[in-house]
Amino acid sequence: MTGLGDLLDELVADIDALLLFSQDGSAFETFNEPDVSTVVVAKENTVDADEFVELPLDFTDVGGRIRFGIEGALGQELITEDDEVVCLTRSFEENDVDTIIRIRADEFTQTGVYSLFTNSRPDADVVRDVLEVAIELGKKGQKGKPVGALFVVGDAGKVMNKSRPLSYNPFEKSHVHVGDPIVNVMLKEFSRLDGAFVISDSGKIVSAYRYLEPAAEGVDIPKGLGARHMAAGAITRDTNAIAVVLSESDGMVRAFKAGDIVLELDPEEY
Ligand SMILES: Nc1ncnc2c1ncn2[C@@H]1O[C@H](COP(=O)(O)OP(=O)(O)OP(=O)(O)O)[C@@H](O)[C@H]1O
Ligand SMILES: [Mn+2]
Repeated sequence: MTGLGDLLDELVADIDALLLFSQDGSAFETFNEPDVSTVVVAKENTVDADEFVELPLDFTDVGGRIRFGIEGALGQELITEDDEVVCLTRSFEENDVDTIIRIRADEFTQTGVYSLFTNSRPDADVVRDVLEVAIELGKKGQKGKPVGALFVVGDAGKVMNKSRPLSYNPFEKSHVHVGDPIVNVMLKEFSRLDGAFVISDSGKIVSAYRYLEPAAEGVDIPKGLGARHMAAGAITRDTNAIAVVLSESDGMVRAFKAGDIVLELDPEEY
């Protein structure tokens, strides 16, 4: 067992910070060491940690979760780019902590996933609620068939000015918010038809069926993605909105900010 013991020793030698992806009190007690800064990355700060990054989603994919934690810790200046960081997290749902990963904080290019939630026009919980609707829609489809959808969130006045209606707006006189259970049913129902949903900073559904006409110069989206993704990228460059797209063709959920894809999730994994 010495080889294995040495490997574990090397993994944790001379680290600058520990990222603990758990809100379990006993895990915090066990791993919180006086001379290493311990950052808790979890949905809630139940352990009352001084250094805490809030996870807005479950991030079933370990890489995506770690990326979010590191970007969050960098964003809050809890760690610096040349820090050696150990992440304790889980790979299997049944466990709390079963995985140890060592990485330098600047070892991967930041995607901006943390700032999608924290430094965007819309409220963080609105962004999260929209992502959850898109994920759920992607999992179930519409009556078993794959469905696509485009949600433009935040800076709604400007988004409305850069778009036009494709049909009557079923949300014209309503005051409903994303996250209300009934609204999620409505959003799913209306996603069968063309165009985008426009949602305000605070989560009010402003419109369905909008055809977006943003300026598209300088928007560079991966080959293979079509008009819906192009419109999503472009509107987030042309306004301060963010966009969430569920692709009908590959089933992925992608979030755009300032013209770039900052998050890519597979609903099947949720
Ligand atoms: N500018 C736009 N504004 C709003 N909706 C749009 C716009 N362009 C396309 N869409 C919507 O996206 C749908 C799919 O278009 P298209 O196949 O070109 O996009 P895509 O990026 O390939 O998306 P998907 O992966 O879902 O197929 C259209 O039927 C339309 O409802
Ligand atoms: Mn397509």
